[in-house]
Parts: sequence; structure tokens; C-alpha cells
Amino acid sequence: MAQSAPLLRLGTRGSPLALAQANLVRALLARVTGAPETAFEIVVIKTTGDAIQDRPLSEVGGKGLFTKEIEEALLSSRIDLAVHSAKDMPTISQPGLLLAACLEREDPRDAFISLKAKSLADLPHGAHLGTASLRRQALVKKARPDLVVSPLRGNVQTRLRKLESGEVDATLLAIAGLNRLGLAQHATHIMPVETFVPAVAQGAIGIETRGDDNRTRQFVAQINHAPTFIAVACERAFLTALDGSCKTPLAGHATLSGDTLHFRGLIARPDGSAAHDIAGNGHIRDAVRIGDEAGRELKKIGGPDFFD
Ligand SMILES: NCc1[nH]cc(CCC(=O)O)c1CC(=O)O
Repeated sequence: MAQSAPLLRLGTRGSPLALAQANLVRALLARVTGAPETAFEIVVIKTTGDAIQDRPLSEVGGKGLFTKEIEEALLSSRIDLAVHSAKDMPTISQPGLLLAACLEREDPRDAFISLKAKSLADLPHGAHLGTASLRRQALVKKARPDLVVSPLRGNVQTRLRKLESGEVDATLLAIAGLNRLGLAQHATHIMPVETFVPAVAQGAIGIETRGDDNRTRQFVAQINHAPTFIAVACERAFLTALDGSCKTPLAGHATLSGDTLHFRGLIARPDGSAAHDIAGNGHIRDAVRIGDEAGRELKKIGGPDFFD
């Protein structure tokens, strides 16, 4: 007998973290619909970002590298929804697509990982820290100008392996990814959000759909976590206001307490020599405006020279 058509086809990258995230979305969809998990087909799609291992992504074109091919599959209806790390999603969606939902955010913080030191402060003078993230590089250099920062690429497991083989003395990874992979025991120290502001949307899983696909949007609305969606909308508005200057290290993090949203944003130079931060508060209904205004304000404070 022919297999019945899936209720929904979920597109994802093939990395272990991406698959864990797609499986989480599938489990939640099965729970809210009462359908078996097998009714939700996971379609693995290779992206440009997966193929580039040798250069910092910021040089190749930054955001979008992990999403382009998946968005194409969405636009051509080969899949019904895409599961992304919301952090990797381009600020401006392709025409016809939108961020339809977010799952409840995991811990948004960065984990410091080292076999040689208990914390960033504890690393010996001149130690090597591996990260391909300009934000992490800038925040590290701000705290420890003596450290040597070099790119460290590959998926989470690859980076942990490179650390263990001594290629670098330390690295930083999102604790969310480690948690989802069951690898949190590798975290040596958790960086506080106050001094180590997370990347926009770090820890959140975003679900992208076609804007006109009401059927799929009704499904995913049932698994949306509204507080996360609101915080991510604020953070992404901040990123949009600072428009795609993907070579500028930038961080933005919103938290909610009741109906109040608190936002913290930061721009820095890659060498950590200059940084400007900003804070904003307001009603959650103004989430997008709070992020947008913080971004515009930082753009003004930084001046034109900051974004080259
Ligand atoms: N750019 C890679 C990426 N995209 C999302 C995560 C972690 C999971 C998340 O932030 O939700 C990671 C790895 C990392 O930064 O450690």
C-alpha cells in the first residue's frame, strides 16, 4: 500500500543540532495535533554554509548562508515549513516568506569551554581562543585584549573535537546548542548576559513558512511561544535598524517580565577597542519599536565610521 501523504514536510539542515531542533518541532506538532510523528516528514537540505569550512562566514556573506537553499525549497513548495536556529535567519525574509512562530527559547547565554582554564579571566596571558563569531571575538578582546582569537568553524561537535585536540585553548558556544545535543557537560563557565550580551535570537528556534500558506500557519501557530516570539521580534528589529552590517560585531537581547520588555543592545569593533551599548524598556506591544529605536540610536552613537 502506498504510504499516505505527510501532513507537513519540515525542511532542515542536516547537522546534528539542526536535526535535534527539527525533531523537537515534529514532536510538538504531533502533540498538538494528536497525529503520529511519522505524519511529519523531515526533509534534510544542504546549505551553502554547510559546505564552507575554511573561511569566516562574515567574509563569505554572513547571514543567509544557512538558510538560502531551505528558503528556496519553501518557495518552490518542496517543503511546508523550515526549522532554523532563529539566530541564523536573515533579518529581512525573502518576499513570500515569514517567520511564523518560535519555540520557547532555550538558555540564550554563551558557554566558555576550556580544558585549561576555569573562566575567560583565568586563561593564561596570550592564550588562543577559537571562534568565528565577530560578536564573541569583540567581547573576548574587550575583556582580554591579550588573547589571540582565531576562527574555529564546523558544527558543535567538530568544534569541541578541535578544542580537545589542542587546536585552541578555549572556545565559546551557545549553551542552547549544547543543551539540545546533550553536551552541556562540556561547558566550563556560563557567561553572564550583562557583560556577554547574546546574539540576536540566540537560543530560539524559528519556524518559517510561506506567507500565504494559511494551512501550515494554523498548524505552527499552535506551537508558537508568544513571549519568545515577542523577544525575537524586538531583537530582529534592532538588527534590521542596524541594517545588515554583518561585519560589525553586534549583540541584542530582550527579556520579558509580565507586560514589560527589557532590551539590551551592543555594537563593537572586532578588536574590542570600542563598544557602545544601549538599554530600552517598554510595553511588550511595542517590542518591534523598542528594538528599532535602540538600533537607530546605536547607529547614531557609533557614527558612519563604525560600520565599514
Ligand atoms: N551559527 C551557528 C549556530 N546557530 C545556532 C547555534 C546555537 C543554538 C542557538 O543559538 O539557538 C549555533 C552554534 C553556536 O553559536 O554555538
